[in-house]
Amino acid sequence: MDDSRPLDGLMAHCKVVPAGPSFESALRAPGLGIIAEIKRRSPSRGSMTTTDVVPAEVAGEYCKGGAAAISVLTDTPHFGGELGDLRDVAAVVDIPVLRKDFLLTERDLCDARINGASAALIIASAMDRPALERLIGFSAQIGLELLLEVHDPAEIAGVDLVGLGFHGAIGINQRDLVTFEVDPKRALAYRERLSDVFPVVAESGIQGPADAQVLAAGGYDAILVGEHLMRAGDRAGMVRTLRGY
Ligand SMILES: O=P(O)(O)OC[C@@H](O)[C@@H](O)c1c[nH]c2ccccc12
Repeated sequence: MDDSRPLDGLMAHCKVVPAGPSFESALRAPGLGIIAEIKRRSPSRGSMTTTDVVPAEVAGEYCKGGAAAISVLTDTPHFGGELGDLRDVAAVVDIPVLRKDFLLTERDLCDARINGASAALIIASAMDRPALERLIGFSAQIGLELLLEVHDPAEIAGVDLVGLGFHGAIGINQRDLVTFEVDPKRALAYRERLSDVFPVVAESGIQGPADAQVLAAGGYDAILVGEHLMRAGDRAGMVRTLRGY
């Protein structure tokens, strides 16, 4: 999309929007943090529900269950979400909200911040190293934290996160973004090669308390769960179950 909105105007807008609660701090709290995701459908798994999803309602259920943070898919073509979903959720919850999308530019990050996100997803393999470092530095400037997603820790080897002013968490995605295949052992296999400076998050394919237990014991601070929670009859209860594994 051609986006010619002046960046300085967007940055000025960011400055007047109060920052949300810290994503990084929420994930540092004792116990396994649950990042509960709101997603209508996905390219690999189709529709998650038979009824319409009202993001603010689902967010309320996740909060009731004690989620540490809420992830909102705002991508329309693949996931059926929109920026308005992020706004709706941020307006009704007092825990950090993550904007989940294929974000590539400074303007995308400003949109996340302006629409109520505490943090935004950045996928390391989606950009070259200079772009990645630039976006990390930029996020720090606008007071937006990041979930920095890798498929393999080598993708961020040598990136000076602290020096760039990074705040947020490192995520390992167990789902291959090209084949959509989930490798349920991936997070555990790579844990020791991930940072101990920032919270670490295991993402994708988590299907219940047994998975949560293994990931917590394997050194993860948090898990990001979409489909399993969206499909649960009692979403608050399922968040609670995952926390208590
Ligand atoms: O529904 P699952 O299997 O619990 O997975 C959630 C989450 O990991 C997935 O939505 C995701 C991980 N990384 C992404 C990048 C873009 C879009 C979506 C994603």
